[in-house]
Amino acid sequence: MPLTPIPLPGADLQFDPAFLPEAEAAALLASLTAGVAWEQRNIRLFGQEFPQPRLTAWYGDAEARYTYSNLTWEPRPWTPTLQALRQRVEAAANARFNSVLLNLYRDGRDSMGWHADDEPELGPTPIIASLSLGALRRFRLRARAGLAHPPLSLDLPSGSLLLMRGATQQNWQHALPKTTRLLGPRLNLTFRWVAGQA
Ligand SMILES: O=C(O)CCC(=O)C(=O)O
Ligand SMILES: [Fe+2]
Repeated sequence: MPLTPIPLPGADLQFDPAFLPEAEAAALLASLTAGVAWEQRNIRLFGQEFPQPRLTAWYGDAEARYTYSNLTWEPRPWTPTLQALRQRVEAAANARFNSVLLNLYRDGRDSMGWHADDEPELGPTPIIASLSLGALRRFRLRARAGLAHPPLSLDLPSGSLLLMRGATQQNWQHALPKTTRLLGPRLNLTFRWVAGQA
């Protein structure tokens, strides 16, 4: 299916609910769950260390070093599977990506809190391509200060691709809340362009 705009003021969202066929998404979920170097990193919040409520991994070109939630990420080199996915996502998004952040939500208790992907190394108007595999989870967007608009919920099925572009990160935050529904794992890949650092 093609990418289709989701209208939202101050944002630029494009969504394809069926970017990958179901069977391919399921096979990728299995191979990436087994083959990726997952870590549970700590996050520092208000001077205290907490384990992140999900597993993560960072792959990319060598210069795509990234600081995120006070953690510095050295990318691991692309695997053939991730490299092939990058090329397909680049073609669909009509954009280039030098890195991918992978998040594994092991069940409904794993989550991602409210944030915007607005780190300086992403630039003021980043293009972020988010590919979802596995259990359907609800993605939430809420307006940042200065924009009065109700939040948006978007269910992200396995094989779906969501692009966030333009001023989206400046005007909106997003999150992946916990759920009490009994769900299997969900794996999310966000392809990004990170400006190189010395
Ligand atoms: O898992 C998701 O859909 C969101 C991931 C996300 O926001 C991020 O990696 O910055
Ligand atoms: Fe994000």
